[in-house]
Amino acid sequence: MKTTGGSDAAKRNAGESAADLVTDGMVVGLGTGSTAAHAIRAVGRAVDSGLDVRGVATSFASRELAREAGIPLSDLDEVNGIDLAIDGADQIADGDLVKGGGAAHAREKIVDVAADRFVVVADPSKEADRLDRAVPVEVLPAARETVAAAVRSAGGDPTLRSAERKDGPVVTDNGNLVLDCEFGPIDAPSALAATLSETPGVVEHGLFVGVADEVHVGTDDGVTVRELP
Ligand SMILES: O=C[C@H](O)[C@H](O)[C@H](O)COP(=O)(O)O
Repeated sequence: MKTTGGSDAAKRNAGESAADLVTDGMVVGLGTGSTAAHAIRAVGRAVDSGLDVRGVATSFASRELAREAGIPLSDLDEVNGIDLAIDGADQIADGDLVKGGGAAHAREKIVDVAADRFVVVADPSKEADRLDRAVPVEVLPAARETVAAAVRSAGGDPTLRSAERKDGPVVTDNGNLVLDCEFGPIDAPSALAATLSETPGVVEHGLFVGVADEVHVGTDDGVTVRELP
């Protein structure tokens, strides 16, 4: 699994702290990325020890990992709601997030928003005063140019994400493309999120505004838990 940012120990402390919130009978949203992976492995170990849960994966990668970890899985349309979702982030400011570094943000947003409680797991490198990371925007392939033009009109600079290990672009789990859109510091995340959501051809963007309930930031020595208003 691709890793970014801080140390693996910090990510593990965050992931394991969030996994401790999982209790018997829960349906758990399983996020994507190197930090959420630690939570998935910890839930898997708890399942091994007798915990009775079902997982809903947010990507092909998280489903594979959860299978390996022995977590029973269901699709989102087979469960009656999600009790808790645990997911990583590429950047966090004032509780708002940029996600989608692994191009999984469309399914992540469905699961994270559906959850009664959404816990973000991160290392300190993800924290910022203001969001300023490029915003990943998943687009229908046919809408790549029209969405890029709309992003430019909104003051952004879109770049088609290309794959590292094959010629050509990244194709998401949903068969779409990703435009990484630089907007510089984002002063009004809600307004930008609304603009992107309203653009025809946008499947989903990586701004998660006002969605998270709690942030677990791991360090090499421990974890800080912050509840969000
Ligand atoms: O598409 C990927 C996701 O939004 C990840 O949750 C995000 O990129 C954070 O991943 P990591 O924990 O590896 O930094």
